[in-house]
Amino acid sequence: MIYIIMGVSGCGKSALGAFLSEKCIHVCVSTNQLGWPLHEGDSFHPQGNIEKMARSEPLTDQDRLPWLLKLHEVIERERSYGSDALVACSALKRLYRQILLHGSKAFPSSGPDQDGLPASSPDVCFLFLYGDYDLIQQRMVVRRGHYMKADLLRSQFDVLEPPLDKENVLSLDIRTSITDMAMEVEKHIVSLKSSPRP
Ligand SMILES: Nc1ncnc2c1ncn2[C@@H]1O[C@H](COP(=O)(O)OP(=O)(O)O)[C@@H](O)[C@H]1O
Ligand SMILES: O=C(O)[C@H](O)[C@@H](O)[C@H](O)[C@H](O)COP(=O)(O)O
Repeated sequence: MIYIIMGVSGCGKSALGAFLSEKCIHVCVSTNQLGWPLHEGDSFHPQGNIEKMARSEPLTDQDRLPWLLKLHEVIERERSYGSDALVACSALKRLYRQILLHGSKAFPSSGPDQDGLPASSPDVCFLFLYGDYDLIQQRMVVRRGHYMKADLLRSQFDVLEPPLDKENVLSLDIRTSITDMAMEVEKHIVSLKSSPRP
């Protein structure tokens, strides 16, 4: 299973991803793995995108496309191995999530096929971290050592299209602790393992 941890900047993607990867998942699932690999979306941005965000300029669709395509490759690689993995990526718009799942086939210019793409993949689940502007803004203001400052948060909310149920999503309330959110994810994993897909 691939879990894509998504939501606006500062919602806790990296914190939850690190916790799940290092501490939790290997305890609850009886595989031989020592935790699931975490692919941190920030590490896949072209340098120009990082510099732009550090100047407090929001990214455009055009800026995000190469980044999303790289993450799509990462996801495809993990899926081809049949591996379990975590990906932390804001995935703000429905189109971005379609690119993560389907690559360039999801581009609007791909013609009529694009409309027929499935909204979800059975082995990919989005973990949507949701919370209100004020709480996330407070957390971003005290976060240290990150290029993304709180003044871009409004633009992140402006762009956000919350995922629909049909996109295969588990929504998590960020007012709860990382430990509690991780327990929700564990329950989800256990329920999947105990009811195998047809
Ligand atoms: N559930 C939570 N409770 C309290 N603090 C949190 C929680 N989730 C994240 N944080 C803190 O909020 C800040 C932003 O989280 P971070 O993981 O960097 O978000 P993102 O990766 O989505 O930008 C960090 O300082 C992190 O420690
Ligand atoms: O699509 C975007 O505008 C960016 O990818 C953004 O959403 C992302 O969140 C940044 O990389 C900041 O990193 P954090 O999310 O870790 O703050």
